[in-house]
Amino acid sequence: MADIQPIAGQQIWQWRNAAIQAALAADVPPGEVDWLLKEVAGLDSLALRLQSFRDKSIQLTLPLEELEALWQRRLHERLPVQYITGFTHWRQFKIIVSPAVLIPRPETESLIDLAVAASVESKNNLQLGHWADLGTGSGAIAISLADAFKQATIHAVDFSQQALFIAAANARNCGFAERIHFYQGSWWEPLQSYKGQFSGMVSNPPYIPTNTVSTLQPEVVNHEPHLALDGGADGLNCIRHLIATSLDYLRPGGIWLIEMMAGQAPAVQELLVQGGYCNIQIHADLAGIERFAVAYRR
Ligand SMILES: C[S@@+](CC[C@H](N)C(=O)[O-])C[C@H]1O[C@@H](n2cnc3c(N)ncnc32)[C@H](O)[C@@H]1O
Repeated sequence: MADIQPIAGQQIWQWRNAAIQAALAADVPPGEVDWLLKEVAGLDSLALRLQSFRDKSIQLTLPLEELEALWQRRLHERLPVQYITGFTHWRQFKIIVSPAVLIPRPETESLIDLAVAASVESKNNLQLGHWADLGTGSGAIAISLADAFKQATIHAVDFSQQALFIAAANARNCGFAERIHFYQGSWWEPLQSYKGQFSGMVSNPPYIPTNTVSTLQPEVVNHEPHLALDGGADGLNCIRHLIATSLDYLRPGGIWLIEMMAGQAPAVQELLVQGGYCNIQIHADLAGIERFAVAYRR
């Protein structure tokens, strides 16, 4: 950034107008232009709304030509804007993302509130001890668990080593490097020495049926890792595995909590009943769609 010269706000204003027109023509949300300018030009919502930056000199984090090239990729390759800036905002954290990790979604934020509510409800001191984030991706869930459960140790697992590099960087940036341990491997497999000790497990596993993956928006199917999306023929492979294996790892009364796809709740509930879990609850997202399942080890 040191050798990038500040440029006239008027130039940014012209770029912004053209980018908004191009977004409208390409059916990309025009608000993403301002999202991008907040990140690369340090402008806030008010300055963008009042266009007060036009008379100022603006320091960009990258040359304007590079910004334009990235915006063209957004329009024509449908590259998600979060992969352009390299960040997303999730709960109160600024999270690094790259195409090695799923961009954490706003609806997934509810998992943390549900984990906190379940731990309070159980009255078993579940805020303490060991918590697992299985399929951590960017590490967003692990970081938020570390923040919510200040005396717990968080164990975050992913099959993707590239995802774990990003998750570890996020843990460092957010100040939780000491409290989160990262492991490469499949689901519980790297955590065998902690059997029976987990106060809780949180996971947002891949749950899209294989045949549906190719029908998702190009931003998702062409850029986000398929390892993060594909849940097998009916979308439930990973959830079935987590139901079958987690009782060995949870302590008595321990919490099992996942996100799932719309329409999967009845099947997940039935699998949990058959699996021997108790106090099974299905929770809706903010749009009223059943997207989360909570259960407990007896
Ligand atoms: C839907 S993404 C969720 C990422 C992140 N937790 C979030 O909510 O944004 C699912 C994650 O599970 C990981 N994953 C897929 N198969 C796995 C396995 N067998 N063991 C561990 N992680 C796996 C993927 O790499 C991906 O990071």
